[in-house]
Amino acid sequence: MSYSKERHIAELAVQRACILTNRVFHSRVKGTVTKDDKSPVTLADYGAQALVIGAVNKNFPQDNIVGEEDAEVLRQKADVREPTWQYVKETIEQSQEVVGEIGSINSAEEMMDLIDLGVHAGGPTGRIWALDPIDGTKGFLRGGQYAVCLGLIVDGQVTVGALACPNLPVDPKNPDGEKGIILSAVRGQGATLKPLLENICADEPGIPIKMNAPASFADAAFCEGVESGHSNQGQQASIAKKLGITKESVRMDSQAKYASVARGDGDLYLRLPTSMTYEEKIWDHAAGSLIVEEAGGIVSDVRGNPLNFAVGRTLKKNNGVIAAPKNLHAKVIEAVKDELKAVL
Ligand SMILES: Nc1ncnc2c1ncn2[C@@H]1O[C@H](COP(=O)(O)O)[C@@H](O)[C@H]1OP(=O)(O)O
Ligand SMILES: [Mg+2]
Repeated sequence: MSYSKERHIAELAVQRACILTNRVFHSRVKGTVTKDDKSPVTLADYGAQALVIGAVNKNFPQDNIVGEEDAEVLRQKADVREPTWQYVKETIEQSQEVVGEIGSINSAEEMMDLIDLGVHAGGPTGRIWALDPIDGTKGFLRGGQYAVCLGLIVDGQVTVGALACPNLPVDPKNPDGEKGIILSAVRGQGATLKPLLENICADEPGIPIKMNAPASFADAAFCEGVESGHSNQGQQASIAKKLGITKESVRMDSQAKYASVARGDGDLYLRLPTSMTYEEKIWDHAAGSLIVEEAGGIVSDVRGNPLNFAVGRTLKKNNGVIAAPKNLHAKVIEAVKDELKAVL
């Protein structure tokens, strides 16, 4: 199968969601709510989830969806539901040219029902879309990096991925220039990149991307998270030292790290667990990991095992994530195993 329709719809869906996230960012009303796990969620998370699931459900109504958010808060609180619905409505009005392909949403009730289609349990068989409507909500709120991430898992294997990163520069050599890129990939067909335009333009072909292949660690740079609670930065620094990496690491929130490594802004992405009991979520890695693999890299857990997307909503068979160029991956795993020997 070519999966060209899936890729096209995924690209359109994440692009439209970014119109909404951008509107919310530039408005006073972001409606930040703190979830039970203490992480923030905003109107933009809910609105983006509704828009993306609307697009997936219109085109592939038989498919299952694993989405990060649910509509419980919206059903209980009119002061969260109503502004979210306003943003969704305005975004659809602003993107009429794609309504024929990715659909409309006609009421707040329908919006909440779409959000709640993301409840699937995941698993080893069938077609399952994994959606993070805003990965890196903290980055989004601080005007830093965030991503709208959508992956299609087919019989346990990530097969299609689309990643919209509204705050990554189009030209990495000009970090203050135009911002916003969209990356996508189909397994076996490579990864591409194109600018994330204000007016949705999915017919524009993407440019194929390839990861850097630094000859040695002396030329390599790490990409890692901003939040010290999400990965063990002390151990990551110690691994850098062991490997002889001297370049300063680039820190950013969200799957923008996968995007950066895939297009060669950085070389390695290290996400060492802060706790061996934390289970990474499939929506935090599906799209990004495929894009790095299709750009020529290897993505694994800290033991060097492939990420297992077939066991539910989380990656419960894995700990941490390592993304590296093919020629360096084994050496990184060696250093990681040595650093983590007390817990592995
Ligand atoms: N203890 C943790 N270890 C790893 N990732 C975490 C942890 N707690 C939250 N996350 C997730 O990390 C992702 C952001 O990662 P990054 O630091 O790379 O930007 C978010 O999806 C966040 O989930 P959540 O959405 O529940 O906050
Ligand atoms: Mg996330």
